[in-house]
Amino acid sequence: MSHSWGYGANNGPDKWADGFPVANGPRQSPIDIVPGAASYDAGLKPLRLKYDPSTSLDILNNGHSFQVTFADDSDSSTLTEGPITGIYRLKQFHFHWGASDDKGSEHTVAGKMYPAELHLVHWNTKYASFGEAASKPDGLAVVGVFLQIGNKNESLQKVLDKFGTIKAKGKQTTFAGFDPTALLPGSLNYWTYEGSLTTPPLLESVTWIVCKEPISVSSEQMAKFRSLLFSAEGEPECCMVNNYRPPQPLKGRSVRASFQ
Ligand SMILES: Cc1cc(=S)c(O)co1
Ligand SMILES: [Zn+2]
Repeated sequence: MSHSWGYGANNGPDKWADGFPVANGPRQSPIDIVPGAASYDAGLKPLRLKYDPSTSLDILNNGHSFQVTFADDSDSSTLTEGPITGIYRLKQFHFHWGASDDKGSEHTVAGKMYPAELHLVHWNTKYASFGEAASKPDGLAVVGVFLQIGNKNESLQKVLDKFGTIKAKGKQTTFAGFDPTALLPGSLNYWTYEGSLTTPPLLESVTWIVCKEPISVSSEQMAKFRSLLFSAEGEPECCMVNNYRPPQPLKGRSVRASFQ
């Protein structure tokens, strides 16, 4: 029986190609972003993110990360403009982080790793659902935001305050009235490239939009991320840390910048 994927020595990123051959595909994520090699594209529009707090539903420990899920049965919370055409609906956001403050992000910037990275996942409404969109080359758009150690992030704290109820894999609780706009940096300058999900099934359906400006997180708050568990209740406890995939080969792709 094939054991499920994870981030351990036996089921981590170096093993994912066994079950998911696309892991060695032409447009895999994350990547190392080299600012000097990115090409400024004056045709790139500013990101237009319109989020309705009433669409936030719940917060879940899915055994790989924790995610906040949104109602996506209407165009209440959407991403438009930027590098994409059409309307993409917010489905969920989640994070990737390290066991210590010196690592944890998935994308890197000229080799620099941040302690964590936020992913806001949106799907193209030209398709009927997230599931259908996820298998299309223009199906998803993920906004990535780096976290860097600094002042306590009060908006993030609202999410962290729920961790006591979702410590183990499979735990879920309501999480209403949260506005993800509060987790965005002041500047929405971004890099963009064509890539993939960074977890299995690693589908090559993501237009990546990585913000240049990080948001702050305190070291104490990062410690709180690491209090979550990969393991379910009743299983030997395994701390949820280092749930990040390292950068993948660019394979000829270009990275565009929305700023000079
Ligand atoms: C849909 C989805 C996207 C990303 S980036 C992830 O890590 C998990 O699931
Ligand atoms: Zn992710």
